[in-house]
Amino acid sequence: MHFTKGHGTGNDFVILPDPDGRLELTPAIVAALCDRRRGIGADGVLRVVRAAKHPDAVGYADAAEWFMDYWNADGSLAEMCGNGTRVFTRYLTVNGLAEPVDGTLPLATRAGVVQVRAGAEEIAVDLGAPRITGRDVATVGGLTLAGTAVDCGNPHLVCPLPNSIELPSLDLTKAPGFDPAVFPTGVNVEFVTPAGPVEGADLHVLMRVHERGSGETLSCGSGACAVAAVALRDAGRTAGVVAVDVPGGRLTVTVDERSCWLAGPAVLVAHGEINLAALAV
Ligand SMILES: N[C@@H](CCC[C@H](N)C(=O)O)C(=O)O
Repeated sequence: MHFTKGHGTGNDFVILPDPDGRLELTPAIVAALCDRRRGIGADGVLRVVRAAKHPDAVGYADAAEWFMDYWNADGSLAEMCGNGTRVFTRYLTVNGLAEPVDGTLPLATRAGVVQVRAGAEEIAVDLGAPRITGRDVATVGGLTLAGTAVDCGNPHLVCPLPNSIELPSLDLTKAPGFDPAVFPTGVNVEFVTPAGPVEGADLHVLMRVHERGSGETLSCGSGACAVAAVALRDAGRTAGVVAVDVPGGRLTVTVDERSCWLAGPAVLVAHGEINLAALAV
């Protein structure tokens, strides 16, 4: 099976081309592919399939040719992956599978159709305006932190840290606790601190994330959008540009009442053949 490896600010993916939806992808195969010792290693898998050929996307086939079939490293499915959409688009354009029209390209995801803009360095995606849905607390290493629940197509809990706690000190080797009644399908938890001014941005924050189904990752695009929405709200704004620094680099999020553009690098680093039968499934 042919594969490509790519990442967006260190959030890395195995990309599997399957245009006609013939591959029998299972949670066990995905988890084995993402295994960093016995497989290729990644935070998730992006299967590249025509929307018309996948049951979860056939309803979008009139609006988008390609469906990002996203899987977390543990083999679970997720509705959205912001960095995934950007890396997926890099794969489509590099391989001549899609051409933006008037600068934008529609892409089907489980959370609906998103619009992507592809540049030579950066790729930006509009995930739509994040919806702030309520509050919850996260528990991490004996700390209880208040947070804001945000829907970016997938669920997030954004926890600003009190001044007394330093971002690097958090132990994210274990999943933070949360209320399953608030997040019945699990949640991605972001921890945030403010940072100094950055040219071109209204706000600047530092973020770490523990992703549902993947553990701590170097970056989460939808998480950056959730964090930007909360940072703007807390600053009394409904729109603006937020620079979100994650362990893997910088994402720039531009929010208004209707849209949330997530921009950053998207890089393909390797391609090759994987013997699926040899994986530890
Ligand atoms: N890293 C992604 C989010 C991937 C899905 C997430 N783990 C979930 O289960 O919702 C991003 O860049 O948005």
